[in-house]
Amino acid sequence: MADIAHKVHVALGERAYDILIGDRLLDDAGAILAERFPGRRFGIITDETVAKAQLPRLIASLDAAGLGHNEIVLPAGEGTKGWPGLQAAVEGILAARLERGDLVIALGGGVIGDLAGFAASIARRGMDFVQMPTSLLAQVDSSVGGKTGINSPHGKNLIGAFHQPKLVLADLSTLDTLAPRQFASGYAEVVKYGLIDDEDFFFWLEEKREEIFAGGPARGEAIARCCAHKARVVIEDEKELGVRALLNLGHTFGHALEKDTGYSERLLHGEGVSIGMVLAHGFSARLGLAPSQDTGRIAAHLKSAGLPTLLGDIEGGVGATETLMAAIAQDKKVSRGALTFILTRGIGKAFIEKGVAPEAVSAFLDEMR
Ligand SMILES: NC(=O)c1ccc[n+]([C@@H]2O[C@H](COP(=O)([O-])OP(=O)(O)OC[C@H]3O[C@@H](n4cnc5c(N)ncnc54)[C@H](O)[C@@H]3O)[C@@H](O)[C@H]2O)c1
Ligand SMILES: O=C(O)C(=O)C[C@@H](O)[C@H](O)[C@H](O)COP(=O)(O)O
Ligand SMILES: [Zn+2]
Repeated sequence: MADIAHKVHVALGERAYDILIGDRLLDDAGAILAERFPGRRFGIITDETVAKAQLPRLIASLDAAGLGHNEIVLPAGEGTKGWPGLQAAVEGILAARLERGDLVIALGGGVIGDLAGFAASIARRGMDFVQMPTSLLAQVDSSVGGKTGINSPHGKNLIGAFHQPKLVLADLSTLDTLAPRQFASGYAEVVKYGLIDDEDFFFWLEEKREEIFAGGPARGEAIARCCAHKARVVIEDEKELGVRALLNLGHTFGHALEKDTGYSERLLHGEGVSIGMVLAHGFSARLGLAPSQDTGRIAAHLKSAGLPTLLGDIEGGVGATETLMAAIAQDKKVSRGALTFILTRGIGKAFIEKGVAPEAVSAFLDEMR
């Protein structure tokens, strides 16, 4: 059996589950699943890139454990996280004759995790699913917490459901085949945890970034710390009625930028979050809430990781401020027409601000061009 280096428990009562993190866990997935879900069949949803890089390992492991499985392979990339991708996933589950008691496996990055989780939540009125995250972003963020869904032309993640996985199995060795740009994109969400309420973690990341990118021991430690952080928040506020909104730091701007760039390779999710976090800190400084040198320090760190930090860093530029404001108006945190932003008093001091004036946001975006 491979070594389970870290185990985080998400204590959600009858929806509780474990996050197992370790090297080469995919090769033991069959044995782990056979023990936890005896007699079940599995529908693996993945994308074409991950199918080439990692799927054979999972299949070999399921075969060795004598577990029945079917594969549903979708195109890679954010464009798949929409209605046609959802339809393909659900119809694939039904075509494979998976029963309500069987399980869906999401093998891939956040796109596959969000899409397969949502498909599992609606196929046969709800099936169980297991997250097997293979990107850094998915291992530190999207595989945990049960937010599943797809994008709409109206905005990011506007269609979906809260549906917790039964297990998260994060194999660190899968990151060996991840493209450097995708690794950096996931790193933005790692930095986010420090910026929310853990300045020590941010300072530790400043020291350990190179080791994390090089695949040293700090990588597994960083992933486990992020999962533990997210688990704490999700246990406290599963449905985002309060503190969970802090995990949205940088996302109100970031999601508007992703919509503006057509959910395309021009701007990856983590890249949008990177620019969004710098904007959220800059906007807080502009309002006199946070020291402006923190914005510079955060931007320098994200830049050192190869991430974009300015609107001007987006290839092909961005749309008009009014277009971005229209996207922001569709944010799920909007309540009775009022904007909610995650603002900050500095590194590790984020807070939820309701009723932010749209004119202030729009004037700030104009300045940032
Ligand atoms: N549900 C949540 O809580 C949550 C949290 C954060 C982000 N998200 C969502 O996650 C998505 C972004 O996730 P992502 O960055 O993982 O993108 P992704 O799923 O598109 O994966 C990135 C790219 O890397 C490839 N890839 C993944 N693992 C690989 C591996 N091991 N080897 C080789 N290639 C690999 C994929 O094929 C894809 O091309 C966005 O849609 C975002 O909205 C959801
Ligand atoms: O889990 C959460 O809660 C998050 O906000 C995590 C984010 O990193 C993630 O991008 C999430 O999908 C955003 O959720 P949304 O509700 O703003 O669509
Ligand atoms: Zn995110």
